[in-house]
Amino acid sequence: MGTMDSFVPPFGLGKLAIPDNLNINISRTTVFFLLPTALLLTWYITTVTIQYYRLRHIPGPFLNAITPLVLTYHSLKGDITEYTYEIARKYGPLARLQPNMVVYTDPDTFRRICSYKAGYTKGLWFEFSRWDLNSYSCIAMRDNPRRKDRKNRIAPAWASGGLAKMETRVDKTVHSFLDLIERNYISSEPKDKSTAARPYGRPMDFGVRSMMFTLDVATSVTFGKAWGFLESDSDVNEYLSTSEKMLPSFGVLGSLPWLVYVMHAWPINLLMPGPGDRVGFGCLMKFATDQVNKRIEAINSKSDPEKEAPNKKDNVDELDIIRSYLNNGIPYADVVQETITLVVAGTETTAVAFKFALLSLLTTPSAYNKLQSEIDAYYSSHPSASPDDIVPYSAFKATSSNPEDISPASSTNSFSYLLAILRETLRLWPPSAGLFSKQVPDQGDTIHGLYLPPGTEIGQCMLGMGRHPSIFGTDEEDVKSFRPERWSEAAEQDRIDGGNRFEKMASTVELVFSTGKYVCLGKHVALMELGKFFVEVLRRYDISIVDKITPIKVRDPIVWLAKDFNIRFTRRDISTQ
Ligand code: HEM
Repeated sequence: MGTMDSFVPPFGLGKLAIPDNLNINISRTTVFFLLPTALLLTWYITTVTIQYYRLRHIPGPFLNAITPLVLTYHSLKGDITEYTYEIARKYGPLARLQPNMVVYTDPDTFRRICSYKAGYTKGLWFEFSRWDLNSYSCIAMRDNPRRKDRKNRIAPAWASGGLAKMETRVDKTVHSFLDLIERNYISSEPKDKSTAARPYGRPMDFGVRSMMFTLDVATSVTFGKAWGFLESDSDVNEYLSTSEKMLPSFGVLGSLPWLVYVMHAWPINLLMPGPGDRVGFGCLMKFATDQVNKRIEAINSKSDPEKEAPNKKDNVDELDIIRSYLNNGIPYADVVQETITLVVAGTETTAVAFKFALLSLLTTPSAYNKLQSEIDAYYSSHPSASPDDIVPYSAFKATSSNPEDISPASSTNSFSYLLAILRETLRLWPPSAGLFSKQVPDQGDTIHGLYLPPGTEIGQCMLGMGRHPSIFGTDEEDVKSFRPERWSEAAEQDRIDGGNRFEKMASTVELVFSTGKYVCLGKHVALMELGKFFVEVLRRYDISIVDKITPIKVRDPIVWLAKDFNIRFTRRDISTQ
């Protein structure tokens, strides 16, 4: 039994008298720690209880309703997309994923949330796409009127004129990839043994090379000049290796978005990437800043090519996205953010589609052969095409009158099977599988009969949308398989009974690029890259998997990262095409 003296508590609370007769055997130090801990615990329990009660009517696991850490755990474990899908399937159509987050899988809810009319704003989830808390890119803007204004300012660069310039850059990157195969990765008899790849027949890790491809496209589309990953066949500025290390932390931020403010606060912000870094993401920041500065200097100087030759349309290096953004009144610091966002938004996403499309083809020989026949038939019917030509986007692009419609099959499209493969890939492995949460507006909302109070975060489960048996197939097993034929079957069925299955399937898959006020600006660039790549690579080469037992290693902290996807290329005879 001991007595305690009075002691001075922290925070200037004055002298706290502890009565001599209080029969507690604790030290002063313990009290110092116990008091704040008890206060913190009380605050935490109250908050959790309030949050729990706010959405207690939404079905979901109890643990998810009281802590956001379940999602953090699955992000670190690397199975976050599958986990979210399981929750949505088990507890849906609207399930509780976190204390203040619900998730849904139906396309109609998706469309409504993304419409201007519904009044939803972007959720906290998007905070992690801010590299600098003092400036904004459109994707990170959460205030509706401001982001509408910004989108109107950035959209012109992506209209048809801009897209045509981007196509020349995509073509150049496809050529760089073909050169890379010939230089380093060809397994057939070398054309010229003196310059043949060394070591001869080396496999290519397509997990890494697909990222290099999309990075070269994104940097050349954004800055007018590729960083040259494919040309050097190396990890320029160690961008890939540092991004790979950073991605798991993005996963954690996706589940605990408020951590972004902690990360940007001193002294933790000193650990964040910055333009002074010699490697990684900081290099992209520096490059983006330099490129924007260069355009501003050009605008201010007499040698501004646009002032001297305003009609010189083919000057693709100068009349570019950055110029357009500056001309449209976007502030300097925000233009820098927009360009960084373009590189980030356009690379990992498109690379996911590349990897899973190729994996699906290599593990489905019937689809692989059918696609190659379609490509050969196209070139046989275009005898004037030279072996160096790259298929134009117009050969496989949307033919519908709706400009938002990415690629409906039509009887005149020579590449309907290619489109079926791309759709099937995006359906099964949506590259935008993250939650991309939005916030319920001030008046609240009711979804599937369940009331959502204002401020509730609502996340999308793209995996669930792409695997809806009622939209895509007969049963759960069928919708899980990669079966490009389902698209021609649906079109045929519609022709017989006048239904609209095909349209419903196509418009659901299209949602991987979002819709309404959030629609992806780069979707045509992404489709261009994918279509051109598969046509031109499979036209010239046969591809095989090296490791037949484990063809690919996938981890999913927030987006599917795949590596050790080793493939071999052997040359095809295209002289007879
Ligand atoms: C298969 C590849 C791609 C997919 C699945 C995809 C998906 C998406 C999605 C879902 C969004 C909307 C996010 C939201 O606000 O809810 C988005 C936005 C955006 N994407 Fe893509 N994207 C792809 C490729 C690209 C490419 C290649 C570029 C550019 C080169 C790009 C640039 C952008 C930009 C700038 C935005 C922001 C638009 C805005 O803020 O309103 N994306 N993308």
